[in-house]
Amino acid sequence: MSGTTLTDYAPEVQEEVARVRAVVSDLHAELPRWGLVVWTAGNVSQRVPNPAVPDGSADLFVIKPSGVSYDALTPADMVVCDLDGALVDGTRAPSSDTAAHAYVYRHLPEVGGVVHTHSTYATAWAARGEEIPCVLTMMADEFGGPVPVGPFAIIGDDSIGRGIVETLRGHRSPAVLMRNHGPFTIGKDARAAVKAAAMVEEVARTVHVSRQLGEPVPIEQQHIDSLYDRYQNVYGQQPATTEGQA
Ligand SMILES: O=C(CO)[C@@H](O)[C@H](O)COP(=O)(O)O
Repeated sequence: MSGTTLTDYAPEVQEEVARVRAVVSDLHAELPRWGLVVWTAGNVSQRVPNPAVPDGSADLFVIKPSGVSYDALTPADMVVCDLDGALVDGTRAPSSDTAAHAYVYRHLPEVGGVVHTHSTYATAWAARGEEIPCVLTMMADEFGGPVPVGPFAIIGDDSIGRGIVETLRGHRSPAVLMRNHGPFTIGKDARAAVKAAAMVEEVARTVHVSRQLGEPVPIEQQHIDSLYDRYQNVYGQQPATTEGQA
């Protein structure tokens, strides 16, 4: 416990925590829906900004409790932590990856959501410690290049978070394959990070299948750059018409 409780935060932060609890709870249902997890082996979190401290150091985040079936998760089960990973609100033990999520939020202020899964194909690449080469337009779109590999890291302390940050800082990819472990993804919010988790599994599977047929053909850097630019800035519904956007 951090020593502070949610009632120490401004009413607007408490209201946002209530909203984000529902968002994070609902997004956990997307992990089995997209075939990204077995049993309880994955977690989603989202940052809750604290406008009273503009440098972000007093932000909170909402994450799932450890080892609870996705079917049973409710907004009330979600756990609220500060950016040191200390419990601020919740009745259950937080996810075992809480320290990793906290480290990412502490060191990458632009990140609003973090996801971890053990999805099969992405984890198979992580087990080999091999980056996924950029051989699909879909990869150029979402990842802007190859999906990188992060270092081997022990579970439960800052090590995973350090590996994620040192690999993804300044990188276009919102996904890192932590060696011998699995994918961690980041995004502007939890929904974007869940999308990246689904996309990294899809491209890991497709490039693996392609490898069974021969050597996949790389995409030239200039084409990667222009595909990435189009997908990030033009694809889909632009801000004035975002309703229904996936
Ligand atoms: O990688 C690990 C632990 O090996 C975790 O990602 C678990 O697979 C999910 O843990 P909880 O979020 O349920 O604690």
